[in-house]
Amino acid sequence: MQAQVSSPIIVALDYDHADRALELADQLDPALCRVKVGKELFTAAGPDLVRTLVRRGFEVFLDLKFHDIPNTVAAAVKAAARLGVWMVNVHTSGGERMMRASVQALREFGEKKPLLTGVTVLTSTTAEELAAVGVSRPLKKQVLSLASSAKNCGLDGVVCSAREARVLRETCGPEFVLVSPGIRPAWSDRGDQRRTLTPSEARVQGADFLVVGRPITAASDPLQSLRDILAEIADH
Ligand SMILES: O=C(O)c1cc(=O)[nH]c(=O)n1[C@@H]1O[C@H](COP(=O)(O)O)[C@@H](O)[C@H]1O
Repeated sequence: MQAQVSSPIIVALDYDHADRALELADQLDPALCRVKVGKELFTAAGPDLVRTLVRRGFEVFLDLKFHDIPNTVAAAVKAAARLGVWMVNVHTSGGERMMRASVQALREFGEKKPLLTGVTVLTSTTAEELAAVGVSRPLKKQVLSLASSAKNCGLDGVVCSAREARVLRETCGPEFVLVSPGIRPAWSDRGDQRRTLTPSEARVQGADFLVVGRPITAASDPLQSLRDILAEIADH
């Protein structure tokens, strides 16, 4: 499915209640950003909230990072497609059989299929933390290997730190969609994120879409923060 919105920003609606998410969505303009529904909001508010956002004109990234046996993930991805979302993701570390099953499951949706992306190494994960869970190769090599695997399986792209965007763009080609969270404008707090870049740096590195949560949702004027980020990108 081709993106209808020219803005690269995806606002992460990380809230514990539908009302709070819709309150923010009311301040946003579907022409200026897409929105992301992740684990917290989906667990609290369910698919009805996703349908409501779609009805209000937002392109929705359903970020549930599926990671399970191939049959279960393929069925979950299909259920996401039925909600009319723009993008859905799985963990690439779920393996190639799981990713291929997900790609296959979306075939029946034809042109209306959501983009399918794979999470590589989370932006909160440091090289030391990766080693601690038994991954001995360097973090960048791990990301490259997982992204290549995602591409071979037919995924549309990956979720990655913008720090790896340049090398992924060179390796995976111009059509491969790169979605980068861990975006921190100079004026914002890092929080639990570790491998961050500013919005303009992320775009320069080649990220197609930037996922931004707290720098917008925790701001006193979220719409102004979104506009500031869009202006920063436009200046580069
Ligand atoms: O898949 C994601 O969206 C994701 C992947 C990743 O590696 N890192 C990451 O932060 N995310 C999500 O992106 C959002 C980032 O939010 P902030 O840190 O508040 O900007 C959160 O909703 C995370 O769940």
